[in-house]
Amino acid sequence: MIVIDKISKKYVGADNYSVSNLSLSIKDQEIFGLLGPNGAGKTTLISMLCALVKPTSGHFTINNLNYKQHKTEIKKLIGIVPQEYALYPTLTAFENLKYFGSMYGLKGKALNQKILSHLEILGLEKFANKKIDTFSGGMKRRVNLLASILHNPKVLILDEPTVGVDVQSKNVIINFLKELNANGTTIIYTSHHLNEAEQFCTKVAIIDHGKIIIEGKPKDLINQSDELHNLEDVFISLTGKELRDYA
Ligand SMILES: Nc1ncnc2c1ncn2[C@@H]1O[C@H](COP(=O)(O)OP(=O)(O)OP(=O)(O)O)[C@@H](O)[C@H]1O
Repeated sequence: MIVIDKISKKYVGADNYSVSNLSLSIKDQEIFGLLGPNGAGKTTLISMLCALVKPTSGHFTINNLNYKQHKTEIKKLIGIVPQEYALYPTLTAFENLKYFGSMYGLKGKALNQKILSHLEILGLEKFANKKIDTFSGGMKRRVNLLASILHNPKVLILDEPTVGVDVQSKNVIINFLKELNANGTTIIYTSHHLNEAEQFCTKVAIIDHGKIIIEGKPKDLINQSDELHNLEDVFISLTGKELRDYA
């Protein structure tokens, strides 16, 4: 279980808080969607959970481990799929995954076997020995995902894992995540695809201006009013229609 208690983040030099006094609990084996307009604070929140960004105040625990005292244990528990590809373009898919596996202390035949079987599940077995810089966006997203799950994390945190991919790649990614979840992995992911989140997530939180404005099961949020027909209606009713451009 993940328990976030009044966490805030104000970046150095920023005028405003990117995440403000936010509390949230995520149960084991949930598929939890963090939704919100551009600049709402989704990436900042998950970056704090991944220890990539230091909270200004507040704290959180993952499986009862406090993030301040148990950084190393928490790092072993979680897998991180960043929005930007974390892959080496001049190495092959197999070489990249060998490298990421070795960072978690995995090696030898067991690692090779695991990489090959996962590449097969994600439809990439034919491309194992091709360099990443020859891959399409959807193929890179799938390898990026594999790089973060070789150590069997209990909690997988993904920042927009299906952004910029075609429908076919998206289906393969979502089905793979569902399979991981069915085998015990808690999934936390950010997305702008509200249709996808409505189908995929067991629970969602809509974030705006660094705060949670609503959370619950997608169906329960939609059933609050006869005027709401889907998660996009819920989202627009709470966050409005104005553009959220920032620079
Ligand atoms: N490194 C940083 N330094 C200063 N401000 C930042 C930094 N990273 C993010 N911000 C600001 O924090 C706010 C929240 O940004 P964040 O990236 O967390 O939002 P988001 O919900 O993930 O947005 P998007 O959907 O566009 O990815 C924005 O106002 C952004 O400009």
